[in-house]
Amino acid sequence: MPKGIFHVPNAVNEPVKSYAPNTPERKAVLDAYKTMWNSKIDVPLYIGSEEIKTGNTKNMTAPHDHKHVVGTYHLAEKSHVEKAIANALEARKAWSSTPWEQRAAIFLKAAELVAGPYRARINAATMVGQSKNVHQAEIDAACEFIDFLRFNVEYMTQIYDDQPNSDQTMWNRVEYRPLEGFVYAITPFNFTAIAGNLPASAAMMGNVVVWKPSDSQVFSAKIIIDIFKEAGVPDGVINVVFGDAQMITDTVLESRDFAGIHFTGSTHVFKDVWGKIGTKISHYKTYPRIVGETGGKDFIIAHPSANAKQVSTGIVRGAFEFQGQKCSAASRAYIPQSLWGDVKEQIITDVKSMKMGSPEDLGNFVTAVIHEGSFDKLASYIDQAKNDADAEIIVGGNYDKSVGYFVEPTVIVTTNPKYKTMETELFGPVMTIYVYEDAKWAETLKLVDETSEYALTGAIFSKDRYAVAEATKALENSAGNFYINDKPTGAVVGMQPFGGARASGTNDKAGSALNLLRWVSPRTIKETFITPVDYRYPFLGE
Ligand SMILES: NC(=O)c1ccc[n+]([C@@H]2O[C@H](COP(=O)([O-])OP(=O)(O)OC[C@H]3O[C@@H](n4cnc5c(N)ncnc54)[C@H](O)[C@@H]3O)[C@@H](O)[C@H]2O)c1
Ligand SMILES: N[C@@H](CCC=O)C(=O)O
Repeated sequence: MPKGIFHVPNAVNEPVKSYAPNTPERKAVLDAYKTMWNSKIDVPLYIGSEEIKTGNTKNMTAPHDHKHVVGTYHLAEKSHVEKAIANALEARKAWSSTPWEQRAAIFLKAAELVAGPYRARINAATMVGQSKNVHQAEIDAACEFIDFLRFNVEYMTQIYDDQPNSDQTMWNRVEYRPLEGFVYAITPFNFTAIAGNLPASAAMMGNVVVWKPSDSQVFSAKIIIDIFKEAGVPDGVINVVFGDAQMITDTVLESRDFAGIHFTGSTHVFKDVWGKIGTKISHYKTYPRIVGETGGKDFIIAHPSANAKQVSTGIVRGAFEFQGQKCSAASRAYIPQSLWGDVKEQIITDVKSMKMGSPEDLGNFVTAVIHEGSFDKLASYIDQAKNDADAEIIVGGNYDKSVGYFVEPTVIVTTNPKYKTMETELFGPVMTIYVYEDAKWAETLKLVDETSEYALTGAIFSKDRYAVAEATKALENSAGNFYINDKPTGAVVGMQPFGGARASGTNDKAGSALNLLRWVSPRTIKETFITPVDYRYPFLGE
C-alpha cells in the first residue's frame, strides 16, 4: 500500500504538430502510412491473456480505396463474449484493489507512448482506416487521445481528494470504489481518441471492461490495444471483441454482473440499448450506469452584426472537416439576408478550392466518407435536394464511389426552415442554410431551438454583445457545447468539456471529472474515536 500522498504530473494539452513540408513528423507519418498500406494485418479478439483467432473474418479496407484490403479481423461468437466477461470478472479481483497510483502510472505511460513512439502509427492507421487527413488524424488520434489519458489521471486524483468534513471525535472518509461488476464500452468509428478513452476511463477508475469497437475502426483500434499492452494494462482488464453488435450487446446484457455502459454512437442505437437494459433491470446486481454521447444536428446562427468572412469560414471548417463526420459538425446554418450575399460568395469560393482525394496526399482537405451505407444515404439526400422545389444546391452535389466513397462538400440552401436536412443528422459533408429576414432575429433563435431533437453543439457569430447575451439565453438548452464567434467543432479536453443533452446524450462530458464519477460507487466510512457505552442522553441522568 502507498506510503505517501502522491501528486500526479500536472496535465498539459499535447501540442498539435504541423506536418509542414520537411518536418520529421511528416516523413514519419508518410512512412508509416506506406508500410501499413503495403502489408496486411490480422487482428484477433483479445480476451484475458489470449489472442483468439476465430477463423470467421472480415476484411478491413480503406474508405478512399475500398478495394484495397489492409487486413482482416476476427469475429466473436456468443461464447467469446461470455469468455470476455468471465475474464474481466476474474481480472477484477486484482485490478479493483490495485493502488490508484499504479493505475495512474499505466495510463500516463500510455499517453507518452502515443505522444512518442506510436504517434506516427496511430495517426497513419487513422488515415488509412478512417480516411482522416493528417491534421484531423493528429488532433484526434494523437492529441485528443493523449489529453484524455493525461487529464483523466488528474481528474481521478481530484475525485479521490474530494473528502467530507470530520471533527475531533470522528474521521469521515469516502472511498471511490469501482463498480461492482464490469463495464461495457461501445465505441464509434469517427474518433480514435473516443475509442481509446471509453474503455480507458472506466479502467482507470479500477473497473474491468469488455470493449466492442466499431467495425469501421478496427484498424486503428489495433494500435490502441498495442499501446495499452505496452503501457502495462494487465490481461483481462480491457477485453476486446469484434463482430455482430447486436449479438455482442445482447450477450453482455444477459450478465447479472453488467454494471455500466460507456457508449458513443448514434441516438437510435443508444435508445435501443437503454430500452433493453430497462427491460432487464431486476436481473442486475446493481443499477447499471448508462452513459451515452450520441448524435447532433449542430447549428451556426449569424447575427446581422457578424463578420461575413468569419461566418463563412466557421461554416466551411465546421461542416466539412473530416467530411462532416463529427458529432459536433455544423450541418444547419441561419444567415441574415443582409449578410447572405457575402457569406454565399465566400463559401462557394472556399468549397471550390478544397482538394478531395486520398489522405496520403497531404494537400487534400477532403477525403472519403466512412462506408458504402453512409455514401448511399448522403447521395440519396443530395438527389432529393436536387428535385425539391424548396431546396437548391449552391455548391457541390456530386459523388462517386467507383474508387473510394467520395462525396463533394455540398451546400443546400432552403426556403423551408424545417426542410429534412435542417432536422436530420446525415453525418457527412452536407450543410443546409436557411436565410432569414434581419428583423426576425428573435423568431429565428426560437426556430434554432425548436427545429431538431438534438442539443449537442451550436455557435453564434455576432459583434453585438446584446445579441450574444440574448442568444446565449434563448439557446441555453439547444447545445451542450455553445460557441461564441467560433465554429462548433474542435472541443479540447481540459478546455471545453464535451457532450450534449436532449437526444444527443446523457451529457456526462467526456474527458472531465463528471464522466469519471459515473465509473465509481462511493462508500462513506465513519470512524468514531471514543465509542459511547451508555444509551442515555446526558440530561436523562440528572
Ligand atoms: N456525442 C458525441 O460525443 C459523439 C461522438 C462521436 C460520434 N457520435 C455519434 O456517433 C454516430 C457516428 O458513429 P457510428 O456511425 O460509429 O455510430 P453507430 O451508432 O452506427 O455505431 C456506434 C457503435 O455502436 C455499435 N452498434 C451498432 N448497432 C448496434 C446495436 N444494435 N446494438 C449495440 N451496438 C450497436 C456499432 O457497432 C459501433 O460500435 C453519429 O450519430 C455521431 O453523432 C457522437
Ligand atoms: N470532440 C469533437 C467531437 C467528437 C464527436 O464526434 C469536437 O468537438 O469536434
